[in-house]
Amino acid sequence: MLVEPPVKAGIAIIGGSGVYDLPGLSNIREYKIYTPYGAPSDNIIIGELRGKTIAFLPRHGRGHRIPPHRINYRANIWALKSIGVKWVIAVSAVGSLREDYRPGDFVIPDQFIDMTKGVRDFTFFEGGRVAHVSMADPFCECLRKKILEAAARHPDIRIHGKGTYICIEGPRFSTRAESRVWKEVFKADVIGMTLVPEVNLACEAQLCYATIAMVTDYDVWAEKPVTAEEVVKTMRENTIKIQRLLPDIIELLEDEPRREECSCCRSLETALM
Ligand SMILES: CSC[C@H]1O[C@H](OP(=O)(O)O)[C@H](O)[C@@H]1O
Ligand SMILES: Nc1ncnc2[nH]cnc12
Repeated sequence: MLVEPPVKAGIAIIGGSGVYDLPGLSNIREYKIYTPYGAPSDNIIIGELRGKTIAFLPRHGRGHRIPPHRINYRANIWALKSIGVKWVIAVSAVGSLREDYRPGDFVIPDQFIDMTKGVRDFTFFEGGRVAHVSMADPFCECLRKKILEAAARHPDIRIHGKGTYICIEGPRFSTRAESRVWKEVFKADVIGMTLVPEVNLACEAQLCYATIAMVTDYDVWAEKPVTAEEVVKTMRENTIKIQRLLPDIIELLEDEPRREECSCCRSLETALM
């Protein structure tokens, strides 16, 4: 017998480093969700914002307890899907691999490069049913546009509408030699440790997913190599900005993505063997 989930929310925010709650939420409830993959990073917070029901999940858990390679990405995405989420806005702290993407800027990536080491659980399709989802355009174009539209209301937020996010395994930062490869050979624009497999799994779950990458540092290609301390300092300022931007994005989102404009909800139609 299938048991209906206790709540429904159409939009989810996955908070990254520095983003452990969502101020402005009203009627807040907290749910522990059980998944076939184990426990999500934390309880899911549900509340109302700008007339919509929102789910909030901190990727590293409250208090930043879980490192990037130990996050249960499958449980997180499964939990959000199970409560009816259609839109996922993922927030991440990233390093910049180019001069003009400065600390404090936001980037809405349109591509990624996966340099994780293959130890993360990156698919829901482990056998029995086999799926090869297309990752040609890995982010939801409709959601990316809505984020940029909302950001236009905030002239003080410098935002770049494109970028390639290279995802490393972590938890260590890159060496200078690696950083040179990511920047000069791979031509990636920003670097982080959590996009993969979150984005893959969101695609398999047929969710509309986009990332707001908030630049905290110049990685290690510039003069002064990144430290966690530097990241945390810039992250505090970025967190204030993202908390102003998110409500405006939420306001622009419809209850469901339009089928004629967005194909994320049909990602499995051409993927299943
Ligand atoms: C504290 S810097 C490294 C850490 O921050 C980013 O996490 P998130 O994407 O969840 O904001 C980065 O990917 C690393 O996990
Ligand atoms: N330089 C960097 N490398 C990897 N992940 C990061 N997150 C924030 N800054 C980063």
